Amino acid sequence: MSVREEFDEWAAEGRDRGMEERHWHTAKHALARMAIEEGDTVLDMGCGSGYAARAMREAGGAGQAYGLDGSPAMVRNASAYTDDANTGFLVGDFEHLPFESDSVDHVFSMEAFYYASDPMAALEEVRRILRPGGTFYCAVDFHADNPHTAEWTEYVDIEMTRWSRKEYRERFREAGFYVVEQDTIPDREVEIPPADEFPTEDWETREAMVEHFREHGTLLTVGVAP
Ligand SMILES: C[S@@+](CC[C@H](N)C(=O)[O-])C[C@H]1O[C@@H](n2cnc3c(N)ncnc32)[C@H](O)[C@@H]1O
Repeated sequence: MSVREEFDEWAAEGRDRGMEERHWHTAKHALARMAIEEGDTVLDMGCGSGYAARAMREAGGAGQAYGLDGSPAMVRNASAYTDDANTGFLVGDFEHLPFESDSVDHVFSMEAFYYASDPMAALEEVRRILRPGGTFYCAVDFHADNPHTAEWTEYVDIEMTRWSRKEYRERFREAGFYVVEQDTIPDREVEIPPADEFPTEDWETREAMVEHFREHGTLLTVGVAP
């Protein structure tokens, strides 16, 4: 299945808002760390409902925010959730970002990067469009150091890249970034039931659920363009 087919279905079922609710638990902490300055141009890569682009404009003070997604239905939904003239959503592909070189101050991406069919090409594209000193805040829950994500590939019919923390750092450097931060942001908001309610539909044991959300949470890798 293509990214477009898979995520058009998700958008039609309203799952864009569900992802926003869940991902906001950790995405808001990553977004709060970004040094966005008034008037900056920012991009949310794989924007889904577009919450991060809206937040970078409203709370971050960006002058122009874009959200890019390969699913036209996601882009339609995201556009409908704002009437801000300086927040725009467009259909596009991570490997061919429709932006001039050296034209964007900061790029953010949450739970999307690993769907790139060619992740190195996607990283090089981000590097190309960033101005010198621009940053790429790449947040993922799905990575090789979190064993609880190994089976996710069974639920999504798209090729997914499962790099380790170390591989994220190495690949960022190969694409020309300086890696200035790598951190784990725990999800402290998801409700974890008491031990006697396990197994649940999604979790065999309480320990596994705690480890996944409270310990692994979201892996954030931050690259700076030279
Ligand atoms: C799991 S969703 C996350 C959405 C949003 N960032 C969030 O945190 O809720 C991944 C999004 O990335 C988009 N996407 C995945 N691969 C893509 C690609 N190669 N090019 C453009 N968009 C892509 C999908 O269409 C989907 O909307």
